Amino acid sequence: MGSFKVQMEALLAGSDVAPSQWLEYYKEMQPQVLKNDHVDDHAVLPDLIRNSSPAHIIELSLRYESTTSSLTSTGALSCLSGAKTGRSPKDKRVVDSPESNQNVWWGPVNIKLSHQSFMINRERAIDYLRTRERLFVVDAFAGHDTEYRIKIRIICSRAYHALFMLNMLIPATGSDLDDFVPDFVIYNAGSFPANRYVDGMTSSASIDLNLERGEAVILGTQYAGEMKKLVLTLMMYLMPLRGQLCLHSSANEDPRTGNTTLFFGLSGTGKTTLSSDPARLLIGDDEHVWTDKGLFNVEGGCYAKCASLSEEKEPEIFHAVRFGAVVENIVMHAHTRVVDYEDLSITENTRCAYPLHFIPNAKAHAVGGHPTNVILLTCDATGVLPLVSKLTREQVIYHFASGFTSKMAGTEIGVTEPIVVFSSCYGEPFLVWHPLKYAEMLADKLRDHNANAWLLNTGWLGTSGKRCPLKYTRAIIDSVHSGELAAAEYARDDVFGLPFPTSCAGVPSEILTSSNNWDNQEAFQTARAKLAAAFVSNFDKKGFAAKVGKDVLAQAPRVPEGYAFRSPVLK
Ligand SMILES: Nc1ncnc2c1ncn2[C@@H]1O[C@H](COP(=O)(O)OP(=O)(O)O)[C@@H](O)[C@H]1O
Ligand SMILES: C=C(OP(=O)(O)O)C(=O)O
Ligand SMILES: [Mn+2]
Repeated sequence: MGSFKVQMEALLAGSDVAPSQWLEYYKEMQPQVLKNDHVDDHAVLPDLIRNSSPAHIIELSLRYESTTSSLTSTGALSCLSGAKTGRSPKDKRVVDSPESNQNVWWGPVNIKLSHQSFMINRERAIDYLRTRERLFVVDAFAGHDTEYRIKIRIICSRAYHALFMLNMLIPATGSDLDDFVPDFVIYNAGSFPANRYVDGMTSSASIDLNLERGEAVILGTQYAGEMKKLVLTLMMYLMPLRGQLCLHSSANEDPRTGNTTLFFGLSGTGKTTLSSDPARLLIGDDEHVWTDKGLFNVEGGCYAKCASLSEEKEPEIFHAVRFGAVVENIVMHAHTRVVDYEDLSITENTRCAYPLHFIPNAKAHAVGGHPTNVILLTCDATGVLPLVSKLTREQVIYHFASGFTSKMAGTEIGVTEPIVVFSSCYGEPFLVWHPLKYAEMLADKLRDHNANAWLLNTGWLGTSGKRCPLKYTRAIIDSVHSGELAAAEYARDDVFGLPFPTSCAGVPSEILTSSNNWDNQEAFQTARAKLAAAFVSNFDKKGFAAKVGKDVLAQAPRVPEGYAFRSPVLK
């Protein structure tokens, strides 16, 4: 079997053998056989720093990336990601190969890239990496369940990217590291731009996923979140192939009963914030797989938003910003090095990445049973939806497929204020298969395991211009977990058909009815009708209306007269 050294030497000497074929090749061949004439025999190859300690990586970052890295007052490594401070979904490409062609949901989320352009970008990235003095290699697992885990290698030039991925995945150690042959390799040459003249490039950033070869290339963006979301996208592809459901969700567990809760939600809706709960064990904050056995976290760490982070409101996350953690694009005081979480002058998407065990009450083995509750998080910027509603299984599928929320400023390049968005499965940018494949799998899971389901609105309270205070959202979640909320009295929103409780411990009753949060009732009716019409139009436009069963379609909001869209379903 090819050792680490043989694999890396062959790669840096210009081998284009795909990781998926390494085992076969390395059994017999020597590195020189795999070389091409593209690399000078006398070239000095970079030092390889593999799965090193935080202390070592931080030291190298401070020494060699001194213009973009420093230490905070609590010892966290603070780094700048350069021009790109959020994901670049428009620059993401998926290689059009015989395998992917059958399976991928092509369109704006998965834009096709030719094999040829991929190989050009791959070679460009490797050439850049090869000419560095030192390279960082992270060999790690994605997935806490050993039956389903995937071996991932990240090769990167920036120290901070290595520490980030060591925090975000489950680093291989001991004999796992000695025998490590990756299933998937990410070449992160984010400090070097893509060549805009390569066919298929539309900017100097490119994030290219090749499912067949088991490789991804990053050029022209150093935002660390691209790497973790590539892993999510990979799992979104691989897990359904094995009959398992991958979700953009967080999860936690009741320490007494072992009951678990899944929180689905697009970026900024509260997955990370709400899953860190002192009363519960954290399983994970972003990427989970719901298998035949229960839940497992794909990741080994969390990537929290830092905007307005405070000890008072989010103590667990606040204290996770310490030695070993990486903060990205934050601003701190020049002398005291105290982070100013209110300073969003670099980006609104300031972040911190830390290993799971930095959160008190995190589960070391991040797996759990089938969920007792699933909570669909939506951040409704229109102020229309009830703060919380209890969903039937058909309603879950309708809302999961719709994925209504608001895109928050910062997380994606170009988004500067909340925009109404329908992001299927609350994670459309990370889907590989058609959204309804995930929705159907979810419907089966809910049927088999009978979880309670909720739609929790963490967005704006009516026209107040403010998001629902975190303490109320947390009180609602506590009531879900205590069982009290299910036993409350319910009213029904007559446009959305959503049953919502009229009282909840720790929450002023009046705000549970969304019309109460509006001074002008006519404006409320209009806003609600518009949102209802947008739901119907989205379902239709994406072709879901024609594909889902009548029971699911019946959960669509009832668009009041005068707001109906030109929809074949409504006619
Ligand atoms: N009611 C609320 N519920 C959840 N988060 C809220 C709420 N109000 C404000 N926030 C803020 O919104 C952000 C939610 O982000 P995060 O939990 O990282 O979302 P995600 O993990 O889904 O991307 C945090 O910065 C949090 O402080
Ligand atoms: C890292 C991200 O995830 P989230 O905001 O869901 O935490 C992202 O969307 O770039
Ligand atoms: Mn998150």
